[in-house]
Amino acid sequence: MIDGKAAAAAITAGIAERVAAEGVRPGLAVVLVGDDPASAVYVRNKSRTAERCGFHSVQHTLPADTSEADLLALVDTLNTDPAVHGILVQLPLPSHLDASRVIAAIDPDKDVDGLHIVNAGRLAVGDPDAIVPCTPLGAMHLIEDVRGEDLSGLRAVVVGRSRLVGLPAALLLTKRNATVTIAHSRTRDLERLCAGADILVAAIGRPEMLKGAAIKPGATVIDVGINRIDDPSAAKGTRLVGDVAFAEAAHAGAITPVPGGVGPMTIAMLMRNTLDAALKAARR
Ligand SMILES: Nc1nc(=O)c2c([nH]1)NC[C@@H]1CN(c3ccc(C(=O)N[C@@H](CCC(=O)O)C(=O)O)cc3)C=[N+]21
Repeated sequence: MIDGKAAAAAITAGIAERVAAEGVRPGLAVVLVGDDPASAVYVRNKSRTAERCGFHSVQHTLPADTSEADLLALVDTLNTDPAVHGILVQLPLPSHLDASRVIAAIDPDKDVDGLHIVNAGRLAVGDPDAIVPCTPLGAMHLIEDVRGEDLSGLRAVVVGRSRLVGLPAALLLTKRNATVTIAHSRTRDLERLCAGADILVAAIGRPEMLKGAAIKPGATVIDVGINRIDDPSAAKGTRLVGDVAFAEAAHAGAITPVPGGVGPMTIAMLMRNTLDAALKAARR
């Protein structure tokens, strides 16, 4: 079992120490549009961790019917605010707002989500100034803990091709010398492909889709999925599961649980990206 919660706590403790030692005050602004309860929980989590790290933390909660012009104006204010080094606009946005236009408006050097086209391009060409999306970055940390830095000779399969997770995860694995296959909903014989993977990254968003037969004995399994399903036996009537059928994965070499795996690492990497952005701004 890969303990993402413990790994994340160690990273944020290190960040808090650096903030105290180096006399920087990283600033993180989180923007939430609307009142989706799941988003509100994540956003609160992010703000709380930022405060624990000693960051300047601001949260902007806007009504669901906010106009794009008003949202762009807020982004612009945050772009020019010297106390803010990282801007995160929580996705998904209400359907009347164009997420790509909003993300494009963020200063690439404050885009701590790594979603701006400039950061995607920097990552693709190996520019060290790239801000890398937090979830794949956290996944790579967990993989490194198990397999070490160099993944030469290992086969990796990434299931999912999103800009936020699948694509950047595949690039990061390639950089570490893994032999990478990107699979998705149109892939034929997905189970057999996955069963050949030494490293399996599941970023699909379908509860427990990958069964035991999709897991090679000894494989490192990184489950990025966070799916809420009905469970009458649970106190809340629901519980969280990943994209992997965890109970069928006892033959994996190492696996991340859900919750307590990739999720907390995502938040820890958001703190890391914000600290890095603040240190870079100070140098500039
Ligand atoms: N611009 C943007 N960037 C994001 O990074 C982003 C986003 N929008 N929209 C929503 C998703 C989701 N996301 C999560 C982060 C941490 C946990 C997390 O810490 N989960 C806990 C459990 C939390 C619970 O119990 O609900 C865990 O896995 O242990 C979950 C989900 C970031 N996202």
